[in-house]
Amino acid sequence: MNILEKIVARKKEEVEAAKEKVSLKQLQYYRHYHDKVPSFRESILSAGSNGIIAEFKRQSPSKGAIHAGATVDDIIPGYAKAGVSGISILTDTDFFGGHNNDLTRGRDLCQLPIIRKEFIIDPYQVYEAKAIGASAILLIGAILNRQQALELASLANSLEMEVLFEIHDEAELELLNSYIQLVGINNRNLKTFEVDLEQSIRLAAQLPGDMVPIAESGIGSAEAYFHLRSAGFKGFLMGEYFMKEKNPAAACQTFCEKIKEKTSTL
Ligand SMILES: O=P(O)(O)OC[C@@H](O)[C@@H](O)c1c[nH]c2ccccc12
Repeated sequence: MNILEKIVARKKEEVEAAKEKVSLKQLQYYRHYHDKVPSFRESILSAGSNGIIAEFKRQSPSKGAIHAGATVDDIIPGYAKAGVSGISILTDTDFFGGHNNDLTRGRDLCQLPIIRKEFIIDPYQVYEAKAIGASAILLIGAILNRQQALELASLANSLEMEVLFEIHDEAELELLNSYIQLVGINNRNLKTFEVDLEQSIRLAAQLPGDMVPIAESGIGSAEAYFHLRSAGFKGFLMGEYFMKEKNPAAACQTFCEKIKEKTSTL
């Protein structure tokens, strides 16, 4: 089994256990279930937006510990103050050290749209995303078929959440549907962990025009950011580059300032 297959196998068990613990009906009584949440599409496309989606991630299968013990309280308000366009919060516990509570807390700490970074394979998890306060869900092409992609994305839209659909190769373009607002092109191959910006740029050129292209992973310099931006990407999902620092919010602030400075001289 590769890592992705391992994560999905574990996720199936987790979802079954969660359904036993909290019913779908109970989820609808969660505080955030009826929240009106801010839109990623609007935030990213608004004038002057830098398109940066800053991620909260304590660890990952490829890197191990990135920032063990990090708290949302210490980091999310600083990300927001730095002027990013949105936030991504990992909720997977076993492989990424995240929790649903991290997202709920994040929702209370800022006004920005927040994406639930999770391995979604079951409609239950979409309802859960709504209950914990997500603006958008991540759907990963590599673990879904066309039918699942359609069912999960349309459910998200019906709950007034947007969908960030992650693809990695040309074959996965076939999975896109009209319930998808944002397409994430993962620069990192989730099976081998290799990062390749040029492959993402080639793939972005083939996206339907109404979907907002987001570059994901391995972005670690202003040069990489501007290279992707000039290739047409509107959003930039960045995790490790900030999280690996002792003070991720300060790193984010420095990066945003650098981008702003260089943007004004473009
Ligand atoms: O930390 P990075 O290299 O900046 O990457 C962030 C984000 O793209 C990455 O965490 C990610 C992309 N797709 C995922 C799917 C599941 C979990 C995590 C991810």
